[in-house]
Amino acid sequence: MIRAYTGTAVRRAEAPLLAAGRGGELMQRAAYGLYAAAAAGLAERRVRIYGSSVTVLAGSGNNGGDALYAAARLARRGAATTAVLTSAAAHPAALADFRAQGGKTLVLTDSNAAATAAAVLAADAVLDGVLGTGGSGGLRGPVRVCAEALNSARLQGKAPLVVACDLPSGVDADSGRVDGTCLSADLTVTFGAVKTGLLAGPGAAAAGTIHCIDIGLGPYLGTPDAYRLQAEDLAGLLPVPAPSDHKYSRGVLGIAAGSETYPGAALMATGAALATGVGMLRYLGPAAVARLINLAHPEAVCSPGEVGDVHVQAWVAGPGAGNDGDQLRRARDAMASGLPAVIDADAVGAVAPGLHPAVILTPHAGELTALLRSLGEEVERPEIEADPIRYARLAAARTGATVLLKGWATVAAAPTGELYSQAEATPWLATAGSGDTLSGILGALLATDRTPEDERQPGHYALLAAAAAHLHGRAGALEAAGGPVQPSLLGPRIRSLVADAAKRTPGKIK
Ligand SMILES: NC(=O)C1=CN([C@@H]2O[C@H](COP(=O)(O)OP(=O)(O)OC[C@H]3O[C@@H](n4cnc5c(N)ncnc54)[C@H](OP(=O)(O)O)[C@@H]3O)[C@@H](O)[C@H]2O)[C@@H](O)CC1
Ligand SMILES: [K+]
Repeated sequence: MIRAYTGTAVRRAEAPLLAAGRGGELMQRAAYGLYAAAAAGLAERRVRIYGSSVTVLAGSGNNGGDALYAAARLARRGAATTAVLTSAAAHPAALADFRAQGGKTLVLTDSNAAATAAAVLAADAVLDGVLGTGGSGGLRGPVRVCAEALNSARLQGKAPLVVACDLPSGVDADSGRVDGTCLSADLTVTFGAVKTGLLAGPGAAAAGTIHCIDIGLGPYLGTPDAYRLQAEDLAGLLPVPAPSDHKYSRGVLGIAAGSETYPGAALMATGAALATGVGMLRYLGPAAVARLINLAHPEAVCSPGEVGDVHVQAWVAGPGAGNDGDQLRRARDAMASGLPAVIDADAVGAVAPGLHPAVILTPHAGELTALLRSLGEEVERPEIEADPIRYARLAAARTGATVLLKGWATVAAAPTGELYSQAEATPWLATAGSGDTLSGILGALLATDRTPEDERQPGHYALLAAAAAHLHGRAGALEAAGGPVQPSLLGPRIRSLVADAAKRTPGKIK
């Protein structure tokens, strides 16, 4: 599990150590971590440090200090290093060390920005030490010219290795917002703790691979602001039957999805739920859709009944409902049933405040915009995409439900504020039907959840939603294998990931 903290919290944690005069020691640990990660990144590109060229973009603060010290270490191993100083001031001791190792410096100005950007593009590696947790807003002035040149070279696959020091400069460490321009990285080497801003929104997209360097802040950090599940966290969260289980004790999932207009959504939600594993699946919906489901998934029990007529442990409602009045009514009944329920797609429009955390809304940014506007919030879709954490938390707090906001990084927020962000998915999964399969996976996790009430951690349903997003993202990435993916074909991938997690679940059958 990755535990993330806001930049503000990390600065607070550093304060007692700085007061004790240990700032220099923290900076050396940070710089060493940055140096080692940059060296490994160069090795991965088959570039030897000796004879390589490394440029440091160094701002006026400690972030620039970290990067200059790291570059000095690379210079000691034979790299030709240049520091582009983005401000008239630079960390004095780090700059002196850098120069002592033979590093060259130039001060970036409006008049030399274009020529400097061209020179930066020719380096083997760039260490981004412009702004860290002390930055506010996007990159300004001539450094913005360099960042834009590097960003567009990256899109063409022609950029040097860019290693962000603590966070990509221009990213807000608390939220992942980018107001203006940031410098996208291949690798972000972050210090003390992963920053929340690296896990969601534009910050997550800019960060690349994240390495966290322990600089000894652990005892001072307190409660994390956000979490990200790792593969090993899935053991224990996924449904694994015990020898004494039968179909009812494992958990029955009810699915009220699909319509005569959109039957495929019902098929995909049902298939994904069965692949994740349930004791029984009951389908409610139009007879024509039920027939298709029974052909594709004969194990599903189909009926045209109502939510109150069937005994289940959880519901999935909404995928492919379109404007089918019967399905939308079933979605409202599922929300009011008191049972855990995944409420997706068109049914999200029927949401009103007063829900409970076991109701999990699964909007994308467009659906969340409509929901929040229906609750009186003046918000536009780009604002949600710029700051998904803020709006997922807001929607959860306003509705009382858990909110799984789908996107490049999918964010799960509990009404009490606990937050998870998962980024396993491949952009190839941004295709029709993806959300339907995610709903089915999550429905299966809700129906089979046997966590005793007193063992549930705060934000329990956000945790389950994050587990579903993780499983869905990994299954999709495996199936895509770097190319297009059909969500209806994810079943075998989901089944094998669940089996892997089951093998690692202590005390369960293998
Ligand atoms: N504290 C510690 O013990 C440790 C800290 N560590 C490291 O320190 C980093 C935090 O360092 P920091 O506090 O010096 O701030 P930092 O981010 O380098 O620069 C801020 C300066 O930039 C400026 N500026 C602001 N916004 C701007 C913009 N949009 N565009 C352009 N300029 C802008 C602003 O200057 P001003 O413009 O106000 O003169 C401000 O002073 C942290 O991320 C980590 O890397 C590690 O070494 C571990 C030990
Ligand atoms: K930086």
